[in-house]
Amino acid sequence: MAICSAHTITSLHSPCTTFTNTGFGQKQVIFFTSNRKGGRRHGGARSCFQVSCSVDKPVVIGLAADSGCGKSTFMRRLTSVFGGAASPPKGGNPDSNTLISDTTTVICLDDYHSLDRNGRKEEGVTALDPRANNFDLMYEQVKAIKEGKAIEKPIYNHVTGLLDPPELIQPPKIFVIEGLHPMFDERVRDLLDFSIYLDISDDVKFAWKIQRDMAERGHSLESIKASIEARKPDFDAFIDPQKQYADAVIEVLPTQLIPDDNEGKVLRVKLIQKEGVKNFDPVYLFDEGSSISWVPCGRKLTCSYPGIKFAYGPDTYYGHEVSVVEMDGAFDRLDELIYVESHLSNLSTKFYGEVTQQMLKHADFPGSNNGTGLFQTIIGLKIRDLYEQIIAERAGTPAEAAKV
Ligand SMILES: Nc1ncnc2c1ncn2[C@@H]1O[C@H](COP(=O)(O)OP(=O)(O)OP(=O)(O)O)[C@@H](O)[C@H]1O
Ligand SMILES: O=C(CO)[C@H](O)[C@H](O)COP(=O)(O)O
Repeated sequence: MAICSAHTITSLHSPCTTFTNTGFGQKQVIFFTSNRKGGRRHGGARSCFQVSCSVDKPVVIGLAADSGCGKSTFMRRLTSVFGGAASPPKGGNPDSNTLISDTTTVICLDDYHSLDRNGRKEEGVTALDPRANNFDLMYEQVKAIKEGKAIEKPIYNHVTGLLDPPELIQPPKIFVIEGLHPMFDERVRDLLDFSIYLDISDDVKFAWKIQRDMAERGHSLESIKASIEARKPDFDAFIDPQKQYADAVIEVLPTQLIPDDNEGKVLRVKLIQKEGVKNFDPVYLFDEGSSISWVPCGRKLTCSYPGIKFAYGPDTYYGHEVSVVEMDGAFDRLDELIYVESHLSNLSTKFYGEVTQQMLKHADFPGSNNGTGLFQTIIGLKIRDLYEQIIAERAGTPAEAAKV
């Protein structure tokens, strides 16, 4: 959103010139004519309008997770909350990892790999190892974007395994950095207005990876197992510890509703929300601060075996106070989610039923029938709310005025 003011000036240009300084966060100055012919005459000069707009600097969001843990799916849900679809930069590298929509630009931090696929092989390091990534450049570029400046960001090409020539990224309203290390480097971490970690337990990660890499990429079961094992030490050392810094964690675990379940089809998902984060009011179930266990199955919610169980309550997470909403099980009928939604508060929806509407809109996305989709959608709404609050605060106006 831009805050603009207009006043009449006289110009010796004939007709009044029109130009836009597109630098985000700077004064944007537009001259335009006061009538079709180019302004009224004032003794040889023309009367034109000058419009000055101070354009907001981007809000920066970090999303961390291992490969194949649902980052892209989450990003599609987030972009959808703002309306409009996201697509790669127009006319650019077809293998770009960037997704741009009207409001958001999502970049993938794989683009800051300093070693390409061969380089990593030669050095004997994985992509998760900080030595394979350029954190100085990542910091400089995220900082530049946050200051409203465009950047020439490198591209890591996942098809060729090479580093391609850079692409131009303009500062958007919301800039999302997603990937392995958004919270690893303290300098980058400090630039984030909000951070999320997708914490997928090993069993579930394995099931998802098998499903995708065997079905879509033709990998064998053995090679998938070997790749997960090879990444595990670096994952534990460099990726997993970032969850302690996240403002929200979506933790995905095997169900507790089926004793000794090893199919991994039914999931228990926790939304861990840090207390005291600026512009973020955690979602709660029934009664804020209480500890609650709720089985919503019955007349208003259809549940087949093994049913659905919700829980809510305060907890501590890496020494921080958090509140946790948990869902175990899967929805049979997504339209009935409205019943659950009506018992959740602080959802930051703009109208009754918005969570259910978003979930129905993307019923074909992975996780739409369980807590992964539900909590990703809720975090998407919370990010919209956070953005509106930050923009309103900067403009010194009530949050209502900054609604997107
Ligand atoms: N909530 C979910 N429920 C079930 N399966 C899921 C869920 N999220 C993701 N998956 C599975 O994991 C795969 C990877 O998801 P996605 O592409 O969103 O992850 P990613 O983190 O962006 O992966 P990468 O970093 O490798 O590109 C999907 O194809 C799907 O099979
Ligand atoms: O962990 C990853 C993040 O997506 C990738 O494995 C890493 O970026 C290397 O990519 P590739 O396997 O295509 O060389």
